[in-house]
Amino acid sequence: MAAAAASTQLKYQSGFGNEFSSEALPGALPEGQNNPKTCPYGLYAEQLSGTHFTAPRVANRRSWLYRIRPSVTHEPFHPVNFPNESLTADFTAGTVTPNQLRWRPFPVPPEPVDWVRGLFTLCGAGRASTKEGFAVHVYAANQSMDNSALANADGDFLIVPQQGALRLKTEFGLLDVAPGEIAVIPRGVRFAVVLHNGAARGYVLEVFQGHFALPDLGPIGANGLANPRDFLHPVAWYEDIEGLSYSVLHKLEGHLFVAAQSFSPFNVVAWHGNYVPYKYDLARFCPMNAVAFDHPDPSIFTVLTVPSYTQGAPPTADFVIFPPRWLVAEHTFRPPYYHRNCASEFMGLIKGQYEAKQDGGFLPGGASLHLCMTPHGPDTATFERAAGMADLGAAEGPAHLGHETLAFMFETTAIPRITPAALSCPCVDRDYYKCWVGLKSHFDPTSGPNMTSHPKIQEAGAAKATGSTAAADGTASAGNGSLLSG
Ligand SMILES: O=C(O)Cc1cc(O)ccc1O
Ligand SMILES: [Fe+2]
Repeated sequence: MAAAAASTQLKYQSGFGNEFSSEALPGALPEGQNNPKTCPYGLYAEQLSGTHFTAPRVANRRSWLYRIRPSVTHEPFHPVNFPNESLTADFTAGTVTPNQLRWRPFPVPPEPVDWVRGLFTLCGAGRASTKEGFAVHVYAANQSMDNSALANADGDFLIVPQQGALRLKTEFGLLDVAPGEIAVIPRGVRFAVVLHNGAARGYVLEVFQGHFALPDLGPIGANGLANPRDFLHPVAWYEDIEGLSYSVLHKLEGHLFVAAQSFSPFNVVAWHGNYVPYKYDLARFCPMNAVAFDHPDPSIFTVLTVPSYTQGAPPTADFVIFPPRWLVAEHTFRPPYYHRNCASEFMGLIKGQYEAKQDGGFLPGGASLHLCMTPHGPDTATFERAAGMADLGAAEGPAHLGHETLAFMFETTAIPRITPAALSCPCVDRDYYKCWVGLKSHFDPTSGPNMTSHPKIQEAGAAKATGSTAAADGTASAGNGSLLSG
């Protein structure tokens, strides 16, 4: 009998990287050993490993699944005739450009398409064959994956829904993931995407190496940003369905294969381990930010990171969000600064308006991409407003970046190459560069230094002009420009 898939609130187990365990039938987990001669309830034992066997203990990932029939029972795999220009896991060829790129929202096609067939690769680096690099996809689907499941042998998926709630049926159990939440499906885990309320659209970061981890917090201390207990893992859930034709899809080096089998692959009655899919509600993220002045680097908002193999080397990828929060920095240009970064930045918008773009061109379901050293930053309207250049009500007091905004970034060390399909896609916004063309010179050599900067510096400048060096606290100090020179 199938254990009922509750349509109401699902149960979860909380934590990050722990050893979890769950059984849908009492006593289904073997006691004290992984593979007894016979398992409780006549189940088959199967290991799923997510790291090489000898990976250091801190990084080692594997789970044990106790299932009605093992995964190996299926007809041979055959290549799926997939529109192969839309899905790739090899970026050794691919286009780079120093131009800023932006895509308007990717439409959900009118014809029936499920989550797998709705995947569309925009860019990536490295290749799955050598387990190096990553891919960035978007998905747009209007059909549930009925009687089919996917295992991705190429890497871990981080799924960022933008529109439409998803139920992820996995071998480990069920996850309900709505826009504003994310899910991670580790390499090899079989899953099916069921649409909860109509068409679905979102973003996917696929990493060919390593696994998502929580960033170290350094001087922040033991708490803050994404807290481990807010990551939710499924409880065991199974369906004992035989006699149907089930399609098991397998993605290997970006190619899709399919095998038929006569039973549901969601037949795991119990499991234990630390290699498990999970979800996280981005509203649980506890942001840290400037409480005096200046704009911190966006790494302050890292939710998850994929550390590199080499200690001290930059991460393969970071998942960063720009959550609702109070902006309180004084005498500060509050939006993102203008910049050219060593890293490359793919951005998406889940809802609302992004703080650096007011031109209406960066919309929920769309995307932008700025490769290594490509200049970018706030558009003209954002600059004029935040710098007080236009009479648009620049706020100097606390201002709330409303609850109706949620943008994110996949920040990567390796330089992403863009797929031909993404570059020729009708969603490409060929006018993106125009959002900065209006930035005019405000240079006035007669206006004097430090027009709007740190008040202590202004005071020091004024004191210098009048021949005194009184500091802000009223004490006199020797020398000149001491606050400037530090
Ligand atoms: O480009 C962007 O909008 C992302 C970003 C945000 C920020 O607050 C600082 C730097 C940065 O790259
Ligand atoms: Fe940026």
